Amino acid sequence: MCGIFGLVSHEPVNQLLYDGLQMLQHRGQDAAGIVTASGHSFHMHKGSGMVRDVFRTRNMRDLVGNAGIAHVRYPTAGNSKSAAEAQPFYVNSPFGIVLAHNGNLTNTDELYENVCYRDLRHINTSSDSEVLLNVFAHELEKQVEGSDLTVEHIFGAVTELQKLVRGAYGVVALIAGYGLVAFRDPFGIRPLILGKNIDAQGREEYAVSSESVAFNGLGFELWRDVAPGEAVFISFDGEFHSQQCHPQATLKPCLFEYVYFARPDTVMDGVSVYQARADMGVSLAEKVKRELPWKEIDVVMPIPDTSRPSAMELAHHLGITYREGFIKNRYIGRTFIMPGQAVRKKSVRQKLSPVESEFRGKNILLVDDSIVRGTTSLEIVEMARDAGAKNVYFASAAPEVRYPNVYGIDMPTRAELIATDRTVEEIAKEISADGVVFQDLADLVAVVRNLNPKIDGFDTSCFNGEYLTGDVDEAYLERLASGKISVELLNKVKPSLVDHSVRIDDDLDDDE
Ligand SMILES: O=P(O)(O)OC[C@H]1O[C@H](OP(=O)(O)OP(=O)(O)O)[C@H](O)[C@@H]1O
Ligand SMILES: NC(=O)CC[C@H](N)C(=O)O
Ligand SMILES: [Mg+2]
Repeated sequence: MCGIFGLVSHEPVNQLLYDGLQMLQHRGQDAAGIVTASGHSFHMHKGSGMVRDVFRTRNMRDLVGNAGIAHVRYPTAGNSKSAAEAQPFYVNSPFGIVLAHNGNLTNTDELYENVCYRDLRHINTSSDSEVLLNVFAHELEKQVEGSDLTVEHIFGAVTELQKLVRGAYGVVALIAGYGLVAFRDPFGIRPLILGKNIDAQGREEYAVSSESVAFNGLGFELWRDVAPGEAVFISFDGEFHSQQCHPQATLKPCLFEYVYFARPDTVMDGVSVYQARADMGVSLAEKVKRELPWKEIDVVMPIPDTSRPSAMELAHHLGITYREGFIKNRYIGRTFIMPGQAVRKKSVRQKLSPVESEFRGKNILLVDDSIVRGTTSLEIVEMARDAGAKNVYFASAAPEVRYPNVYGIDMPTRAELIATDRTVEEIAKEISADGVVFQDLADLVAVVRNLNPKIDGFDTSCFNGEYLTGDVDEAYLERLASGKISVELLNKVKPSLVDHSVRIDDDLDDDE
């Protein structure tokens, strides 16, 4: 789940973009990038790693200009290790355009075919986001047809793009010399939020972000969500325009954002993530009452970080003592979004360590926000037992994750999910817990919807296999599982283009 951020200000934005990205770091730890705009020029720096590692002072100095966009990457398509797939991406026609994308497209190969062979545009990586940028550029070119660029052209291009592109996308882009464009897919699967600020001279400044938390500390106020299917354009002199670009847009955000991805201090689509997680704890407590010997439980413990609000409210609701038995190493990132199972497994032990006295001789109920591959739960139950716990129960604030995610979460195969072909009892056995309870999907949906009844529904695909975009069938999932989707993409590139490809990541440096 990547994080995207954009700003149009009247002062230099480099430091603000950096600070905003730091606030979105939990959405992507693999790569980061910033592009600023001054006059008709872009200034870009991007590379692999965490925000603090990618940007040096000298890079920051080069990022001049009063507007810019930024990205942190959690790869879901293309090559996860390639620094060339760090975002934003750049094209030079019909205008200089840079784009940053959160989400994942489901018809990338079809779009790729058209972009390369019909529209004669070059795609240099296997990233779906680079394809998306080229679709946007091509549609913009068709709208403009050699005349001066207008707001109508931009909204026209997004309207046409939405007819062609399937999948999940929250986007921020800059058009050199003109302004910042942001748009969201017609279901609003990925979040996109607008912030506003009035500067010391009384002028309006705008921010666009995956999460409202990025506005905190930057002096911006949460203004509103970009609606599903909507596009906004903010000119570099600060004029704001917006238009609904999809006739059947409906708000069905990803439920997993509320479970795990977003920070608790974010409000997205009108729902406080913290409140949602706290309420998940209350409904989960009811299920614990029905299915576990809860009166024998001595202590409820969260698995830091994300499960904290749920665990706390669950404990409160059951009247059981809440204790923090696992201490999180603050220098280790999120394990679920790390690339590769070996590093994830190793990192759980580095990240969480038990306070032994909290476990000895006690019946413990561990609470996590979700059990996906089981990497965390497997290690944690063992650690609790080693620390002397009597019985160890486990409660998950999310239901069993049984289906791949194709909209921006890296869960491409059923084989890697612990709930695949296992009953709840078998999952308990697998993680050596004395009992496991999962939240019911209907309860999870009710909890989040209660906080904003205007939400039409949710993307619940990883829980029930219902894919909103209607184009994901068994054959698609099989191709995804075998890794063929991006391989096929690469194989289509003409050999001559591969051999002579000109990388756009020239400014990536690994020195100093
Ligand atoms: O079953 P798994 O495959 O292990 O995935 C689920 C776990 O991964 C996440 O934690 P993570 O360490 O990523 O981040 P957190 O500190 O925000 O909880 C999530 O909160 C669960 O603890
Ligand atoms: N998680 C995301 O939003 C990923 C964006 C894009 N699909 C990439 O892999 O870079
Ligand atoms: Mg966790």
